[in-house]
Amino acid sequence: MAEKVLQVAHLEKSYRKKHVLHDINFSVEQGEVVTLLGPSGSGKSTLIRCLNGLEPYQKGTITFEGKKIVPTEKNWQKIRQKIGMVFQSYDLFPNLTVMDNILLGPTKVQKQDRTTARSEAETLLKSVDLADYANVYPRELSGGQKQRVAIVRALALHPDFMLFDEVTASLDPEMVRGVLTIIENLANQENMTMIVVTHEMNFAKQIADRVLFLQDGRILEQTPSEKFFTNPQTDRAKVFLDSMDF
Ligand SMILES: Nc1ncnc2c1ncn2[C@@H]1O[C@H](COP(=O)(O)OP(=O)(O)OP(=O)(O)O)[C@@H](O)[C@H]1O
Repeated sequence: MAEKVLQVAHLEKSYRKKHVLHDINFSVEQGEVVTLLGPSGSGKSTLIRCLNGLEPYQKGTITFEGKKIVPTEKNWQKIRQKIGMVFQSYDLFPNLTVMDNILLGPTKVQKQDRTTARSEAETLLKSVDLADYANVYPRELSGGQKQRVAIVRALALHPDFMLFDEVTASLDPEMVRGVLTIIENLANQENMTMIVVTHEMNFAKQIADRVLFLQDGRILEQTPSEKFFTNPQTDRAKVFLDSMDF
């Protein structure tokens, strides 16, 4: 059986009195691509943020590579470096060049050798068609280019696992394909383990091994991708898919 990289058991999350995630249970295997789908407000971003320690949770456990992760504990920062995350907003530092944005984490946080890190960053930039952009500032980039830099910045930390939260949601339509292709290549060529939140249904269908369908903070379905898109098990998922343009 494939190794389980991430295991989530009985996770409960509230924002003050608002209970947002209810008894979330799932695991992700090495090399698996899981897409998290569900209507707006169903809790997708909250779940992703809990996995990356950006949100505290009240009950349950998250185990990553065999270690329980508790954001308040000291070992968390080290574990977290193994989990790369890219958001809808690119969050690049405006006063740093593309290269310095990428090198900040590897050199300052991980103490990687600067020359090696730079050479790796150049290779990564080339792989996303941005070889000539190392010395420009984020304001000189299009949205799609910024998002590709954000992906490179996450990869430069050598993650074992990637979380993508609606990374194309704020891009112009012609920029979307380039970013999705990079994620597809990561999955197919690098065999990266990942969880992807997306509203791009064709992309989800193409990339996902498995779909987790969330509704009102509960996982209604955990279904292999081909089955989910052709024969969803719940009426709610059928309605959701019918409302999507794909
Ligand atoms: N910081 C917060 N404080 C209070 N409530 C929040 C907060 N963030 C999210 N929520 C609530 O939690 C629920 C889940 O929100 P979340 O953003 O996780 O959903 P989502 O599925 O990612 O939605 P979308 O697809 O629109 O991004 C919603 O009811 C939302 O209003």
